[in-house]
Amino acid sequence: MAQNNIRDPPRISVVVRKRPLSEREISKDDLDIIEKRDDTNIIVKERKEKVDLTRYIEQHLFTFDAVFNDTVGNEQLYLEAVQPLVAATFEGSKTTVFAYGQTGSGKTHTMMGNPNQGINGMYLLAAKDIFHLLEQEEFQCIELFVSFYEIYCSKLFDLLNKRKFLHCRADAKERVQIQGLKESNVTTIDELMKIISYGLSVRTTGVTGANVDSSRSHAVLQITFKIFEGYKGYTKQEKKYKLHSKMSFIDLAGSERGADTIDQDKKTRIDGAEINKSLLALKECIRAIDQEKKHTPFRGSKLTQVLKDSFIGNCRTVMIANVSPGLSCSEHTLNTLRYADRVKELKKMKSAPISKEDHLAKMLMLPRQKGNATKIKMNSKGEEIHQPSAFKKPNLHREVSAKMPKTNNFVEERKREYDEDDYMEEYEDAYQVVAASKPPIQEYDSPSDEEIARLCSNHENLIDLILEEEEEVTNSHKEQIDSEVETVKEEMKLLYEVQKPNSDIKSYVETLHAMLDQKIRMMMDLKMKVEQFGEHLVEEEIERDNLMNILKPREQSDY
Ligand SMILES: Nc1ncnc2c1ncn2[C@@H]1O[C@H](COP(=O)(O)OP(=O)(O)OP(=O)(O)O)[C@@H](O)[C@H]1O
Repeated sequence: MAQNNIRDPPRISVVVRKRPLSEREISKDDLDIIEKRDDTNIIVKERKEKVDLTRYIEQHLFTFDAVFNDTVGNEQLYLEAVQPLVAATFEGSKTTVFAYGQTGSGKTHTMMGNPNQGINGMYLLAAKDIFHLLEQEEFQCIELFVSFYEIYCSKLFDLLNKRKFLHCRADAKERVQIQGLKESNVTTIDELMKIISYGLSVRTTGVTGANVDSSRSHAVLQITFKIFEGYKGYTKQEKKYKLHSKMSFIDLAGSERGADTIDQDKKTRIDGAEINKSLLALKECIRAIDQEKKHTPFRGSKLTQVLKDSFIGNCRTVMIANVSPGLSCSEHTLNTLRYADRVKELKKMKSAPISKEDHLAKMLMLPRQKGNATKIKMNSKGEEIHQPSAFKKPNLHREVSAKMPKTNNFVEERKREYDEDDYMEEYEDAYQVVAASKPPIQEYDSPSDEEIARLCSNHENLIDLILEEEEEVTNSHKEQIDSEVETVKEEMKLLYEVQKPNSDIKSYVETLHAMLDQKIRMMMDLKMKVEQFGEHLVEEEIERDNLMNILKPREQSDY
């Protein structure tokens, strides 16, 4: 990856970094469940239990642009993933490095390093290269300006100016301006690193005392490259600059925070919903950019609004997904990888060539990682029992679901899919049926190239629709929850009023009736959307299976 990227870094790349088990985790006998398969593949071995208490392992395979094991240091990660972006910034690109992952997964270690242990992070490693390049003749006209701010609950706070609350507005050209953001001119590595350390200390300890847990906010460090063009006036000696490029480092809120939505505490719930919204918006924007769509939904969140100028035109982005290796973190690890995979697989879908084999590869990288999971039985000691490959879940499972009658009841269908109790038996029986009924490959009547192109295009359209529906369903769901909260308040008020002496009971009945009607309407609307979405998910699996059945024999006969 390193050599290719240095010459021509991809527009968007997603890499995964696994941290080692900590001493605390080792002392608690936490298990390392993450295995790097090769340079681009990583496996998560999730432990599960059936209702009859039989334990088994579900293996999830993910593919990324690069996978860095726990033995890889910051220097190597920097060389392969970030240094190409430094070079691109000097060439005029706007570049962005995201660190993503759950709390404790290594985002700070990656970005800031561990100065006490002499470990340099991406900030310092990039700064060294930047200042080294600035010494070169051709770049001497460039000056650097640094700003550092935090986005918490859709609000911006300046980390270099006592967490001052900042307003951001779009100018006439729809460019987002952050008013009053402090920008410091830096001329040495020392100056830059001192500013970063200061900003980080403000972020974690807070100056006002009203600070938040740092993992609930996104921290945006921007280094702006400006070309010095002279002085505006002789008397004031005010300098004139032209923007050359910008490099942004973004430490995203802990990925687990978006899942805090059912927390008891209202503030935590709102934070969680806000983080979810911004991470979803970020994913959608990256997807739109990667697919070169005409419209990029920057307005989806404050994070994407302020990053807009780093995402348009000549830009390069790398997302470093950090994962903790322990069994105790498996759920969050899977969520991090699924999110990163969505960013990545969407990119692949666009950039993949359109050969038949690539359509097959594309289909294997669909949004739902369910298709990439395999089950391994465990014995009573918790050791893996390896099954013959013919009985591994994914392909067969899809064979089974393709054979299942399609009902309108999505919940029932999902329940059936996930009913682990009778899964293996049903699955093995079904395998016999499927295996017996499947025509031998050589007798396969292969459809024409046009027909395959048509099926692939239908399948791609269906995926686009699913992605749109996913956003619509989650948005409607959120709206419905918000509205429910409001209705509950109104209902309580209504109840309180009716319990007063001489209250108007008729008006109570009418109001309650109207409220219930509205609730039912909203729920029905959401239910219909969810059902339709669910049907499309099932439809997509069937279409994908059909395509795989068509493409697989072709692929085999081609080689
Ligand atoms: N690649 C690594 N090699 C060695 N130690 C690591 C690595 N990554 C993280 N650690 C250690 O793991 C611990 C947690 O890492 P870190 O503080 O960077 O997590 P984080 O994702 O920034 O958490 P938070 O979101 O809570 O700030 C730290 O003690 C850190 O030194």
